[in-house]
Amino acid sequence: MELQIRNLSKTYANGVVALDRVSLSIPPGMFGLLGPNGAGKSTLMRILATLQECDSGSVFLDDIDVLDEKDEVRRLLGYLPQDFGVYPKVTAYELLDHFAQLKGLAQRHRRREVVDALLQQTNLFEVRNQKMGTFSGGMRQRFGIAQALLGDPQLIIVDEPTAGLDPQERVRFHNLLSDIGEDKTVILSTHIVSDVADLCANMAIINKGHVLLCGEPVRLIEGIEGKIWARVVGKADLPAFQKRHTVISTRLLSGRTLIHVYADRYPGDDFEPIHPTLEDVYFATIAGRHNDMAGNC
Ligand SMILES: Nc1ncnc2c1ncn2[C@@H]1O[C@H](COP(=O)(O)OP(=O)(O)OP(=O)(O)O)[C@@H](O)[C@H]1O
Repeated sequence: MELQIRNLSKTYANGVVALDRVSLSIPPGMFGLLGPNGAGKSTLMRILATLQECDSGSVFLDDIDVLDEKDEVRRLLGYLPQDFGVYPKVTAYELLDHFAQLKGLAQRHRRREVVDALLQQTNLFEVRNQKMGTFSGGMRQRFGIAQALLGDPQLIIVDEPTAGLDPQERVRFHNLLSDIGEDKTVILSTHIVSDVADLCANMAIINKGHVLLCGEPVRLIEGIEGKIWARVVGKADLPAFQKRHTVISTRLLSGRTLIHVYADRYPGDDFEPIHPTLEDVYFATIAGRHNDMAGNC
């Protein structure tokens, strides 16, 4: 199913503008919504998940009016919130079985089939009789996906799912999401660029309530080819470089500082041209250097 978001705005009672006329087209497959903390991602995810009201704008899931036909959307939706809490004293099986009942799976036998299948799919079947309180962060997140998949949803929203996972669990989680993303619309909200680079066929970058850029990651990377330059600098020299150049990122490398700058042509100062990555796209965009494509979203 395809999601069409048009001119969505939300201002909180304290005056914070969380979303300012956000427009996005989200096709089937994995869609990455990338932005720093406070960008407005969770606000957008909660509105799409029918848990929060917006001030103005429209959202359609195919021809369903998401802002109006909430029950219809909830039947098609799976949601893993940012702060997914679990009951520590119950087992994974009991809790998923409980969620399945809430989803309306009344028939015991059928429910058992569904719950077992989801525990298998998320690689939790072996530990299904363990109490949730003993689960690692990665296991909890996989359980979060299992509950989000109850009822065979067509639209799946996952908010910051890999924060705090170790590298092995992240890979597992990525594999799980990419299997699901093959035939569903999956929105992955994150501030981790590599999550999007690894998984998403389409993406958008938002900051301060605005969509700054959207498109296919490979095309967006092509769009800044020839404009990213790198060199190592001494720590003490960094402020001078920041003054003379548009430094989009700094990273420690064996105790020295590697900087990337954005420049349409050779910026001097012995910089080397590099092939950009999605991180360069992200940092250049957040730095306000690269946001001329938001009109196509
Ligand atoms: N209930 C609220 N009342 C007032 N301001 C809020 C509320 N919820 C969020 N905000 C503010 O709205 C802005 C967007 O927050 P939101 O949580 O949507 O961003 P985010 O991109 O999901 O960031 P994070 O990754 O930190 O959750 C922030 O400035 C935040 O402080």
